[in-house]
Amino acid sequence: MTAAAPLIEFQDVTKTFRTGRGRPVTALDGVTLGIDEGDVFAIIGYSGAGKSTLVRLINALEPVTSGRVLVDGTDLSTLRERGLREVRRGIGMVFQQFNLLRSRTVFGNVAYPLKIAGWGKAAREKRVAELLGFVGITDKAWHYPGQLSGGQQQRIGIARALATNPKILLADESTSSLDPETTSEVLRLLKRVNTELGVTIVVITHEMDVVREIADKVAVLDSGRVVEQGPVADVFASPKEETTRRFVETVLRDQPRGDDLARIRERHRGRLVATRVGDDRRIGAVLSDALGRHGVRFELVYGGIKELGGRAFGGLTLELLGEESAVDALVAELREVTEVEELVP
Ligand SMILES: Nc1ncnc2c1ncn2[C@@H]1O[C@H](COP(=O)(O)OP(=O)(O)OP(=O)(O)O)[C@@H](O)[C@H]1O
Repeated sequence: MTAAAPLIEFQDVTKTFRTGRGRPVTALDGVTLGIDEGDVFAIIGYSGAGKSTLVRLINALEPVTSGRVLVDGTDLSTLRERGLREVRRGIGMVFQQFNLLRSRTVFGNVAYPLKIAGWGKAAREKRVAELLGFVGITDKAWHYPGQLSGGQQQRIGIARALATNPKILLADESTSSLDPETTSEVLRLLKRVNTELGVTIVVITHEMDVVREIADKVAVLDSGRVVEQGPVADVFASPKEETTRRFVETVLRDQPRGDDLARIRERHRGRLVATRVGDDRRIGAVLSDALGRHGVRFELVYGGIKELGGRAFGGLTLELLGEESAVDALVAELREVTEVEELVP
């Protein structure tokens, strides 16, 4: 039996922009990736990495320069305008700035795509009521966007994007203008869109916390190239590329650096070791067993453990106090079960 083809597939895609007299800009460079039906797939990268370009290729707003983009098995470059419109109808978009019509009510905003698609009045009213119920803002149906909070406006944006039952939802920096608490609320809603409605979601973000909270799989874009991709838990457990490491570190914040490290040094004069806590948590067993045996005491000075996809990730920095040789022996034992970095002053 062969595995089902991905719902969205990039095959060695390059996108180059030619602007006036300047040199051409390569926004995407040999991108190959597959997004399966039912995935919450995050594309992460710094500003200018090519994330928005990738989105514009999926919903066929731009043609590729070379390579192929397939949506539901169809090579988009083979389609004419009519076929492209058809593909776009199956894709909902959620935007950073919500893009709501200020002069229409919540109801009017959500009903708008249905009107364009030719739905009758009664069918529209039924569908809008359903959608507002799903996103939890039924009581705001006759308000205008300007009267609502950012989180509420984004719920409307999501309801509107779902109106015509798309198979795919593209969320481009959909939480970047929201505070952390509202971000979590909107992410939980997107997760429900995925699990309860079965919609495949592509999340574009520069925030690793967003990836951690919602995504199953992630691709890391750097200067138009995919430098890493896979299940989120795998990428967190062993990031291979420097860009990925920097992203992962923003979430875990598990090792003291810079000023933090200097302050810790002032208070803790013993040897400091930063250890990585893996899913097996073997480090705990070694510590409780070996500390007594080697006559070494320890203090926890920094770190934390986070849960991701049912697995534990994090790091603990310990101050080890005891005879030099005993501390050496303990560090050697720790190195057998996990990564250990000695933080030398
Ligand atoms: N229409 C265009 N014409 C010329 N250059 C473009 C165009 N669109 C994007 N680019 C360039 O392509 C590169 C990738 O841009 P893109 O907007 O896809 O990145 P991004 O990761 O979405 O960044 P941001 O998060 O800042 O939006 C950048 O160098 C950008 O200047």
